[in-house]
Amino acid sequence: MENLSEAGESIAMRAIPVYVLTGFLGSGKTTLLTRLLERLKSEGKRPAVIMNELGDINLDGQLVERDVPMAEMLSGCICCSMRGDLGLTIDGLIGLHGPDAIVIEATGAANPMELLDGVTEAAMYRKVELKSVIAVVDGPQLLARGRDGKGRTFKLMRDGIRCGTALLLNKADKLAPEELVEAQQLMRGMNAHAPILPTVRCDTEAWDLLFGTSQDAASRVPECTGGSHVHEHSHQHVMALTHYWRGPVDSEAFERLLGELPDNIYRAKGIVSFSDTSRGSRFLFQYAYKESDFIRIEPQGEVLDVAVFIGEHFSKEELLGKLRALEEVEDKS
Ligand SMILES: Nc1nc2c(ncn2[C@@H]2O[C@H](COP(=O)(O)OP(=O)(O)OP(=O)(O)O)[C@@H](O)[C@H]2O)c(=O)[nH]1
Repeated sequence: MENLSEAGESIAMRAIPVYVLTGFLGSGKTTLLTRLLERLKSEGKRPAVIMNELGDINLDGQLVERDVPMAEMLSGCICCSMRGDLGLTIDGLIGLHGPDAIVIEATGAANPMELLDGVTEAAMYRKVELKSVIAVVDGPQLLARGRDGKGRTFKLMRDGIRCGTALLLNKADKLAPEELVEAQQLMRGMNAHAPILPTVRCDTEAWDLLFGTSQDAASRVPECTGGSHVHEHSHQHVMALTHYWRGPVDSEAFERLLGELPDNIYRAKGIVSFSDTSRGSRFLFQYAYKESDFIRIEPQGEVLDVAVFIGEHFSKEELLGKLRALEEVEDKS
């Protein structure tokens, strides 16, 4: 008989990976997108693309080959006005085309923390998992704008760099060796952890770093909210654990688990089915800074039971162990 925990694992592993590309105007996002798509296809995958443009025409989309399904989110930035739409767009794309990887090209102004929210929202409907946030940096622009350290464009570039799980220092062909070092130092000051890959036309073989080497590293997004205290915050990491429930769990035991979450897990949300019938069946739950809230739902269409936990530097294994323990009680009864 199939081992249940392995079955759970393989279900979790079938989550569709989501990769987010950020970078300021003209940095090389579309150049990278075409390379990523080629790579995914050469691995036998069927990727789909979501392109977000502030304007209402998607010119970059023309560069994506016709056989790649594409959804366009035009006239707004995903992370602000279109945040709710991102979950729906992901859902729609999966429903229509059944891709096994999704690449999102965001506008240069998008805040990946907000994108993460959109992706976790989609995780309630579909098995998706944010794997990496790749920031493409225009090397010469960074140096030109970084020397005075001010200006809106520089701030946007800095925020993008701060939020990446992998950083491409692109247009390296236009930098002298000492400038390349200067640019790397500047980026390291903004993001202490993400690998920095100097590239020309986004050409790199470091696929593991781009796609995320493991579930753990990949779903980790460095602290990218907050203003100027990058050095004080650079050790902090925002991370997310996405868990698809194997079945219903006991409501009191689940509430106890939420009540005992450590301080560094500050948000959780998802859909859970309860086994104790007195409480009804399915609930949308929200947890934020020690407060939890349950709303009974009767979803139309198919909605998966999933729990997403967001926090800083918490042990995924420990939390996963607790979630599995809840499921095991049910398996035995
Ligand atoms: N010299 C040089 N040019 C590059 C490099 N990478 C990209 N380019 C060029 O820079 C321009 C912008 O590249 P894109 O990939 O369209 O950049 P993008 O970030 O998608 O641009 P937007 O859609 O405007 O935000 C193109 O003309 C590329 O050919 C590089 O490493 N070196």
